[in-house]
Amino acid sequence: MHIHADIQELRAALLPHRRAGQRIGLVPTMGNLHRGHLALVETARAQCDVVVASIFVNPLQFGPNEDLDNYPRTLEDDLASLREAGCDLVFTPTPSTMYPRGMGSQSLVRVPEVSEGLCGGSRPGHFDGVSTVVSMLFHIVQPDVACFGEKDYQQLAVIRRMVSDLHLPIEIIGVPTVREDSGLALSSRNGYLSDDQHATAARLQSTLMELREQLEAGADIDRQLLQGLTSLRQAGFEPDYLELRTPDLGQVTATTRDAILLVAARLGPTRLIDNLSLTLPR
Ligand SMILES: Nc1ncnc2c1ncn2[C@@H]1O[C@H](COP(=O)(O)OP(=O)(O)OP(=O)(O)O)[C@@H](O)[C@H]1O
Ligand SMILES: CC(C)(CO)[C@@H](O)C(=O)[O-]
Ligand code: BAL
Repeated sequence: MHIHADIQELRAALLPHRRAGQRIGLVPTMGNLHRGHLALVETARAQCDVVVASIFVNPLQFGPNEDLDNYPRTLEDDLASLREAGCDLVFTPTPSTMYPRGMGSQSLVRVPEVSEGLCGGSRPGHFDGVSTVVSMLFHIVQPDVACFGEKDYQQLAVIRRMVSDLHLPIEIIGVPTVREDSGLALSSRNGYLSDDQHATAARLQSTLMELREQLEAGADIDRQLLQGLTSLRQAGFEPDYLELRTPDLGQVTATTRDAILLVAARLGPTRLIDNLSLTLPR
Protein backbone atom coordinates (compact mmCIF):
# COMPACT_ATOMS: atom_id res chain seq x y z
CA MET A 1 0.00 0.00 0.00
CA HIS A 2 1.42 3.38 -1.03
CA ILE A 3 0.82 6.54 0.98
CA HIS A 4 0.97 9.98 -0.64
CA ALA A 5 0.51 13.37 1.01
CA ASP A 6 1.37 15.19 -2.21
CA ILE A 7 -1.13 15.71 -5.05
CA GLN A 8 1.39 15.36 -7.90
CA GLU A 9 2.85 12.19 -6.39
CA LEU A 10 -0.60 10.64 -6.06
CA ARG A 11 -1.43 11.57 -9.67
CA ALA A 12 1.87 10.07 -10.86
CA ALA A 13 1.14 6.85 -8.93
CA LEU A 14 -2.33 6.61 -10.51
CA LEU A 15 -1.23 7.32 -14.09
CA PRO A 16 -0.03 3.79 -15.04
CA HIS A 17 -3.28 2.31 -13.70
CA ARG A 18 -5.35 4.80 -15.68
CA ARG A 19 -3.30 4.16 -18.85
CA ALA A 20 -3.80 0.41 -18.40
CA GLY A 21 -7.57 1.07 -18.38
CA GLN A 22 -7.96 -0.08 -14.78
CA ARG A 23 -11.06 0.90 -12.84
CA ILE A 24 -10.24 3.25 -9.95
CA GLY A 25 -12.38 3.42 -6.80
CA LEU A 26 -12.22 6.22 -4.20
CA VAL A 27 -13.26 6.09 -0.54
CA PRO A 28 -13.12 9.58 1.04
CA THR A 29 -12.83 9.59 4.84
CA MET A 30 -11.81 11.79 7.75
CA GLY A 31 -9.91 8.90 9.34
CA ASN A 32 -10.36 7.24 12.76
CA LEU A 33 -11.52 4.28 10.74
CA HIS A 34 -14.09 1.73 11.93
CA ARG A 35 -15.99 -1.17 10.31
CA GLY A 36 -18.29 1.32 8.56
CA HIS A 37 -15.37 2.81 6.65
CA LEU A 38 -14.00 -0.65 5.92
CA ALA A 39 -17.35 -1.65 4.37
CA LEU A 40 -16.83 1.22 1.91
CA VAL A 41 -13.32 -0.06 1.12
CA GLU A 42 -14.67 -3.61 0.63
CA THR A 43 -17.37 -2.31 -1.72
CA ALA A 44 -14.78 -0.37 -3.75
CA ARG A 45 -12.47 -3.44 -3.73
CA ALA A 46 -15.25 -5.62 -5.18
CA GLN A 47 -15.96 -3.11 -8.00
CA CYS A 48 -12.50 -1.80 -8.93
CA ASP A 49 -8.95 -2.79 -9.85
CA VAL A 50 -7.38 -0.04 -7.74
CA VAL A 51 -8.73 1.31 -4.43
CA VAL A 52 -7.74 4.76 -3.18
CA ALA A 53 -8.76 5.94 0.31
CA SER A 54 -8.31 9.54 1.42
CA ILE A 55 -7.82 10.58 5.03
CA PHE A 56 -8.35 14.30 5.53
CA VAL A 57 -10.08 16.07 8.43
CA ASN A 58 -11.48 18.81 6.23
CA PRO A 59 -11.49 22.14 8.14
CA LEU A 60 -13.77 23.71 5.49
CA GLN A 61 -16.76 21.63 6.60
CA PHE A 62 -16.50 22.42 10.34
CA GLY A 63 -18.34 25.40 11.87
CA PRO A 64 -16.44 27.79 14.18
CA ASN A 65 -17.79 26.11 17.34
CA GLU A 66 -17.52 22.53 16.15
CA ASP A 67 -15.06 19.76 17.02
CA LEU A 68 -12.31 20.31 14.39
CA ASP A 69 -9.53 20.46 17.00
CA ASN A 70 -10.79 17.47 19.01
CA TYR A 71 -11.65 15.30 16.01
CA PRO A 72 -9.83 11.95 16.55
CA ARG A 73 -6.69 11.58 14.43
CA THR A 74 -5.37 8.00 14.46
CA LEU A 75 -3.27 7.76 11.29
CA GLU A 76 -1.08 4.76 12.15
CA ASP A 77 -4.05 2.57 13.16
CA ASP A 78 -5.97 3.77 10.09
CA LEU A 79 -3.15 2.80 7.75
CA ALA A 80 -2.94 -0.66 9.34
CA SER A 81 -6.72 -1.15 8.86
CA LEU A 82 -6.58 0.02 5.25
CA ARG A 83 -3.64 -2.27 4.50
CA GLU A 84 -5.55 -5.23 5.92
CA ALA A 85 -8.67 -4.28 3.93
CA GLY A 86 -6.69 -4.41 0.67
CA CYS A 87 -6.50 -0.71 -0.09
CA ASP A 88 -3.85 0.13 -2.72
CA LEU A 89 -3.21 3.87 -2.27
CA VAL A 90 -3.87 6.32 0.55
CA PHE A 91 -4.02 10.09 0.10
CA THR A 92 -3.18 11.99 3.30
CA PRO A 93 -2.97 15.69 2.41
CA THR A 94 -2.52 18.52 4.91
CA PRO A 95 -4.88 21.54 5.02
CA SER A 96 -2.18 23.70 3.38
CA THR A 97 -1.85 21.20 0.51
CA MET A 98 -5.60 21.30 -0.09
CA TYR A 99 -6.10 25.03 0.60
CA PRO A 100 -2.78 26.76 -0.27
CA ARG A 101 -4.47 30.17 -0.46
CA GLY A 102 -6.26 29.63 2.85
CA MET A 103 -9.87 28.61 3.30
CA GLY A 104 -11.20 32.17 2.97
CA SER A 105 -9.83 32.39 -0.60
CA GLN A 106 -10.99 28.94 -1.69
CA SER A 107 -13.28 28.52 -4.73
CA LEU A 108 -16.42 26.76 -3.55
CA VAL A 109 -18.81 24.20 -4.99
CA ARG A 110 -22.33 24.86 -3.67
CA VAL A 111 -25.08 22.32 -4.26
CA PRO A 112 -28.50 23.99 -3.98
CA GLU A 113 -31.73 22.66 -2.43
CA VAL A 114 -30.53 19.28 -1.19
CA SER A 115 -27.87 20.99 0.98
CA GLU A 116 -30.54 23.09 2.69
CA GLY A 117 -32.44 22.05 5.83
CA LEU A 118 -31.74 18.97 7.99
CA CYS A 119 -27.96 18.97 8.75
CA GLY A 120 -27.54 21.94 6.39
CA GLY A 121 -29.90 23.88 8.67
CA SER A 122 -28.12 23.05 11.92
CA ARG A 123 -24.59 23.23 10.41
CA PRO A 124 -24.56 26.34 8.15
CA GLY A 125 -21.91 26.05 5.41
CA HIS A 126 -21.18 22.41 6.25
CA PHE A 127 -22.27 20.98 2.91
CA ASP A 128 -20.43 23.69 0.94
CA GLY A 129 -17.30 22.41 2.68
CA VAL A 130 -18.19 18.79 1.91
CA SER A 131 -19.12 19.31 -1.76
CA THR A 132 -16.04 21.48 -2.30
CA VAL A 133 -13.56 19.00 -0.81
CA VAL A 134 -15.21 15.99 -2.46
CA SER A 135 -15.12 17.72 -5.83
CA MET A 136 -11.41 18.47 -5.23
CA LEU A 137 -10.79 14.81 -4.37
CA PHE A 138 -12.68 13.79 -7.53
CA HIS A 139 -10.46 16.05 -9.63
CA ILE A 140 -7.27 14.85 -7.96
CA VAL A 141 -8.02 11.11 -8.10
CA GLN A 142 -10.39 11.02 -11.12
CA PRO A 143 -12.06 7.84 -9.90
CA ASP A 144 -14.52 5.75 -11.90
CA VAL A 145 -16.41 4.88 -8.71
CA ALA A 146 -16.69 6.57 -5.29
CA CYS A 147 -18.26 5.03 -2.17
CA PHE A 148 -20.12 6.90 0.59
CA GLY A 149 -22.06 5.66 3.62
CA GLU A 150 -25.85 5.84 3.88
CA LYS A 151 -25.41 6.89 7.52
CA ASP A 152 -24.60 10.39 6.20
CA TYR A 153 -27.74 10.27 4.05
CA GLN A 154 -27.96 13.95 3.16
CA GLN A 155 -24.25 14.02 2.31
CA LEU A 156 -24.79 11.12 -0.13
CA ALA A 157 -27.72 13.02 -1.70
CA VAL A 158 -25.59 16.19 -2.01
CA ILE A 159 -22.76 14.27 -3.74
CA ARG A 160 -25.16 12.51 -6.12
CA ARG A 161 -26.69 15.88 -7.06
CA MET A 162 -23.24 17.47 -7.51
CA VAL A 163 -22.11 14.63 -9.80
CA SER A 164 -25.31 14.95 -11.82
CA ASP A 165 -25.23 18.77 -12.07
CA LEU A 166 -21.53 18.90 -12.99
CA HIS A 167 -21.75 15.92 -15.40
CA LEU A 168 -18.91 14.11 -13.63
CA PRO A 169 -18.27 10.63 -15.07
CA ILE A 170 -18.21 8.99 -11.63
CA GLU A 171 -20.50 6.25 -10.33
CA ILE A 172 -21.57 7.00 -6.75
CA ILE A 173 -22.26 3.95 -4.60
CA GLY A 174 -24.18 4.27 -1.32
CA VAL A 175 -23.17 1.65 1.25
CA PRO A 176 -25.64 0.50 3.97
CA THR A 177 -24.94 1.69 7.52
CA VAL A 178 -22.83 -0.65 9.66
CA ARG A 179 -24.18 -0.85 13.22
CA GLU A 180 -23.29 -2.18 16.65
CA ASP A 181 -25.48 -5.07 17.91
CA SER A 182 -27.43 -2.45 19.88
CA GLY A 183 -28.43 -0.79 16.59
CA LEU A 184 -26.17 2.23 17.13
CA ALA A 185 -24.61 3.34 13.83
CA LEU A 186 -20.81 3.19 13.95
CA SER A 187 -19.37 6.71 13.90
CA SER A 188 -16.04 8.26 14.83
CA ARG A 189 -17.94 10.62 17.11
CA ASN A 190 -19.22 7.66 19.22
CA GLY A 191 -15.76 7.82 20.79
CA TYR A 192 -16.78 11.07 22.54
CA LEU A 193 -19.59 9.27 24.46
CA SER A 194 -19.33 8.20 28.12
CA ASP A 195 -20.41 4.60 28.89
CA ASP A 196 -23.86 5.82 29.98
CA GLN A 197 -24.26 7.98 26.89
CA HIS A 198 -23.13 5.10 24.69
CA ALA A 199 -25.91 2.92 26.14
CA THR A 200 -28.45 5.72 25.57
CA ALA A 201 -27.24 6.36 22.01
CA ALA A 202 -28.86 3.15 20.71
CA ARG A 203 -32.25 4.82 21.45
CA LEU A 204 -31.72 6.89 18.32
CA GLN A 205 -32.22 3.88 16.03
CA SER A 206 -34.85 2.19 18.24
CA THR A 207 -36.91 5.42 18.23
CA LEU A 208 -36.80 5.43 14.42
CA MET A 209 -37.86 1.77 14.36
CA GLU A 210 -40.81 2.47 16.66
CA LEU A 211 -41.82 5.39 14.44
CA ARG A 212 -41.53 3.24 11.32
CA GLU A 213 -43.88 0.66 12.81
CA GLN A 214 -46.49 3.32 13.58
CA LEU A 215 -46.16 5.14 10.25
CA GLU A 216 -46.30 1.93 8.20
CA ALA A 217 -49.53 1.11 10.09
CA GLY A 218 -51.01 4.44 8.94
CA ALA A 219 -50.54 6.64 12.04
CA ASP A 220 -50.62 10.45 11.65
CA ILE A 221 -47.16 11.64 10.54
CA ASP A 222 -47.00 14.97 12.43
CA ARG A 223 -48.26 13.42 15.65
CA GLN A 224 -45.75 10.55 15.43
CA LEU A 225 -42.83 12.93 14.76
CA LEU A 226 -43.81 14.99 17.83
CA GLN A 227 -44.04 11.82 19.88
CA GLY A 228 -40.62 10.74 18.59
CA LEU A 229 -39.09 14.09 19.63
CA THR A 230 -40.63 13.71 23.09
CA SER A 231 -39.24 10.21 23.58
CA LEU A 232 -35.78 11.33 22.42
CA ARG A 233 -35.86 14.18 24.97
CA GLN A 234 -37.03 11.79 27.68
CA ALA A 235 -34.09 9.49 26.88
CA GLY A 236 -31.68 12.45 27.39
CA PHE A 237 -31.15 13.71 23.80
CA GLU A 238 -31.41 17.28 22.59
CA PRO A 239 -32.80 16.75 19.07
CA ASP A 240 -31.71 19.04 16.19
CA TYR A 241 -34.36 17.61 13.88
CA LEU A 242 -36.55 14.57 13.28
CA GLU A 243 -38.13 14.59 9.82
CA LEU A 244 -39.84 12.35 7.31
CA ARG A 245 -38.76 13.04 3.70
CA THR A 246 -38.94 11.37 0.30
CA PRO A 247 -35.83 9.31 -0.61
CA ASP A 248 -34.44 12.29 -2.60
CA LEU A 249 -35.09 14.52 0.43
CA GLY A 250 -38.20 16.25 -0.98
CA GLN A 251 -41.28 16.94 1.14
CA VAL A 252 -43.67 14.05 1.75
CA THR A 253 -47.11 14.40 0.09
CA ALA A 254 -50.33 12.37 0.12
CA THR A 255 -49.01 10.20 -2.74
CA THR A 256 -45.59 9.47 -1.19
CA ARG A 257 -44.97 5.77 -0.52
CA ASP A 258 -41.20 5.32 -0.12
CA ALA A 259 -39.91 7.65 2.58
CA ILE A 260 -37.03 8.10 4.98
CA LEU A 261 -36.90 9.17 8.61
CA LEU A 262 -33.88 11.35 9.40
CA VAL A 263 -32.69 12.40 12.82
CA ALA A 264 -29.86 14.44 14.35
CA ALA A 265 -29.60 14.78 18.11
CA ARG A 266 -27.07 15.74 20.73
CA LEU A 267 -26.08 13.66 23.73
CA GLY A 268 -24.15 16.14 25.84
CA PRO A 269 -21.75 17.80 23.36
CA THR A 270 -21.82 14.88 20.90
CA ARG A 271 -23.97 15.25 17.79
CA LEU A 272 -25.20 11.97 16.31
CA ILE A 273 -27.20 11.31 13.12
CA ASP A 274 -29.16 8.35 11.82
CA ASN A 275 -31.90 7.45 9.34
CA LEU A 276 -34.33 4.66 8.45
CA SER A 277 -36.28 3.89 5.26
CA LEU A 278 -39.94 2.95 5.34
CA THR A 279 -43.00 2.52 3.11
CA LEU A 280 -46.13 4.55 3.83
CA PRO A 281 -49.46 2.73 3.35
CA ARG A 282 -51.88 3.64 0.51
N1 LIG B 1 -21.55 3.20 10.28
C1 LIG B 1 -21.22 3.47 9.01
N2 LIG B 1 -21.60 2.61 8.03
C2 LIG B 1 -21.29 2.87 6.73
N3 LIG B 1 -20.60 3.96 6.33
C3 LIG B 1 -20.21 4.84 7.27
C4 LIG B 1 -20.50 4.64 8.65
N4 LIG B 1 -19.98 5.68 9.35
C5 LIG B 1 -19.40 6.49 8.45
N5 LIG B 1 -19.54 6.00 7.19
C6 LIG B 1 -19.10 6.62 5.95
O1 LIG B 1 -17.70 6.76 5.94
C7 LIG B 1 -17.35 7.91 5.16
C8 LIG B 1 -16.42 8.75 5.96
O2 LIG B 1 -17.11 9.24 7.10
P1 LIG B 1 -16.41 9.88 8.34
O3 LIG B 1 -14.93 9.73 8.20
O4 LIG B 1 -16.98 11.22 8.60
O5 LIG B 1 -16.81 8.87 9.48
P2 LIG B 1 -17.90 8.96 10.59
O6 LIG B 1 -17.72 7.79 11.44
O7 LIG B 1 -19.20 9.23 9.92
O8 LIG B 1 -17.44 10.20 11.40
P3 LIG B 1 -18.31 11.29 12.07
O9 LIG B 1 -18.52 10.80 13.44
O10 LIG B 1 -17.37 12.42 11.88
O11 LIG B 1 -19.58 11.52 11.30
C9 LIG B 1 -18.66 8.63 4.83
O12 LIG B 1 -19.05 8.26 3.50
C10 LIG B 1 -19.61 8.04 5.85
O13 LIG B 1 -20.96 8.06 5.42
C1 LIG C 1 -16.98 12.86 2.62
C2 LIG C 1 -16.00 13.47 3.62
C3 LIG C 1 -14.75 12.60 3.69
C4 LIG C 1 -15.58 14.84 3.08
O1 LIG C 1 -14.69 15.46 3.95
C5 LIG C 1 -16.63 13.63 5.00
O2 LIG C 1 -17.70 14.50 4.98
C6 LIG C 1 -16.99 12.33 5.65
O3 LIG C 1 -16.08 11.75 6.22
O4 LIG C 1 -18.15 11.88 5.58
N1 BAL D 1 -19.47 12.26 8.53
C1 BAL D 1 -19.68 13.59 8.02
C2 BAL D 1 -18.57 14.50 8.33
C3 BAL D 1 -18.87 15.54 9.35
O1 BAL D 1 -19.73 15.31 10.23
O2 BAL D 1 -18.26 16.60 9.32
